[in-house]
Amino acid sequence: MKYISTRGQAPELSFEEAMLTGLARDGGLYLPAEIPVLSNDEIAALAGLPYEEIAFRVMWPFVSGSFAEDEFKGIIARAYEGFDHAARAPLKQLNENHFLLELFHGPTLAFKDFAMQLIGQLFQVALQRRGDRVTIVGATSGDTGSAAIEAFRGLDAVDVFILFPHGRVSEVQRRQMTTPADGNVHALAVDGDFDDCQAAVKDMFNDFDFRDGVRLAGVNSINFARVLAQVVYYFSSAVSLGAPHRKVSFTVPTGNFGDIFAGYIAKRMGLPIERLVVATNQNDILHRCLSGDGYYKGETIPSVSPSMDIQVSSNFERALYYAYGEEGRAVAQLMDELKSGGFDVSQGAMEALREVFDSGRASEEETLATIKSTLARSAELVCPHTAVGIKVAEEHRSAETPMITLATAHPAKFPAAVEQASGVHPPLPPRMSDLYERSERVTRIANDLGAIQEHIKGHISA
Ligand SMILES: Cc1ncc(COP(=O)(O)O)c(C=O)c1O
Ligand SMILES: N[C@@H](CCOP(=O)(O)O)C(=O)O
Repeated sequence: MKYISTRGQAPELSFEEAMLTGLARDGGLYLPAEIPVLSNDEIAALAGLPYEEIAFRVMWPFVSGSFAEDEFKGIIARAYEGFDHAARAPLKQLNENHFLLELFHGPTLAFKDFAMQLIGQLFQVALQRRGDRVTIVGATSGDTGSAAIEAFRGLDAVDVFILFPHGRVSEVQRRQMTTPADGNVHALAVDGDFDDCQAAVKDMFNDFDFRDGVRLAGVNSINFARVLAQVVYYFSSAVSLGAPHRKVSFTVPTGNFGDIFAGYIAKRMGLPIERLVVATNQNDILHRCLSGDGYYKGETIPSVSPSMDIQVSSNFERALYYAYGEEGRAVAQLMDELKSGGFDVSQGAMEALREVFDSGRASEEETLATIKSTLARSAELVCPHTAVGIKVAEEHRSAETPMITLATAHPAKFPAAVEQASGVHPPLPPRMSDLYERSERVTRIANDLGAIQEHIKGHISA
């Protein structure tokens, strides 16, 4: 399997090369040159299998030239052995045809662990084989950073620098990033918002002297391996509700468009997904765009679902690539226009997007009210991001097709918002109960590319 850039001007790479490369050298995002398709029989055969076996069968066609079969099975086994739930991604029924897919039973209590635990293992095997080392720089609105630090801490071949927006992540998220004592992980609190952090990461990839000098690698959803790992739970949940003999729909709380794009890949692989519903908070660029208003940046407003406080959704570029008929030049042109504020989506591309995606938005009041009503009606305490999803899903679900909403984080990561909405304080799992006593290590830094690059150069181990 070869990997190509959304902007059409970068070298084609193998899975392993694309994974270690991060952003393509033309500024685009890597995608498989062809999306493998599973037959109905192959999908039906997934029902009842352990999560790890489903993961192997779904991901193998994407990675097969880069890893041996047994090696990849071992990687998957190690990635998910630390999860707190035997099913890894259990499904709970909320009401007659609305289900919650719980994705927060990993080490850092958010869906990011599914991909990050896997790519931690993949990087380790690939770097050891090559005798190489890398510097990972990541941007986070809270969950990617904590999952990355957990997955890579203590590894000799990797230094990790995580940029997060100062004052705009929850205290639990911040402490998950600032309390690990391992010398190879570094939390940087940037005076800016998530979009500033993400822009800085992409600028570092586009600065080839810096990129090559520090051997830069990325673990944001820039990295296709992140998206791939997230495709698996669309399959595991859909087959448990009767796919491929029965269609399902998904609602996905969305910020950087990585998780829902994984659903798009699952659909292209043959999973009978009827609708993919984008659920945004008040930072609603994706909902505005899918409603026909063009893709125009607004100001990022802090919300009770801070992980989704994003205005430039990195992976939307991948969806646009397909909507524009796999035409890299068209995508490059749109991304140029984005630099000066935004762009209108062509009629043909809008039709292609609307064939697959619906969208909705939840205000702050609606998010808090949904936390409260979900507890009252279904006895489930949900995080604010999940609440955004539930609210939008209820507006889009039909009587005929089961709706699965992705529960993307544990409520205990956002105790203030959850308590404000429900009056209930969600406790951390016992293994994290001393999180508030651990000492923190963090560098506050200006939103200045040069200053961030200097800091990184001064702190890498080799
Ligand atoms: C808890 C939570 N929910 C939802 C999202 C949105 O996911 P994505 O950025 O893949 O759209 C994020 C951040 O990515 C998150 O951390
Ligand atoms: N919500 C994310 C933002 C980064 O998204 P990614 O999927 O591209 O890593 C976070 O929690 O950091």
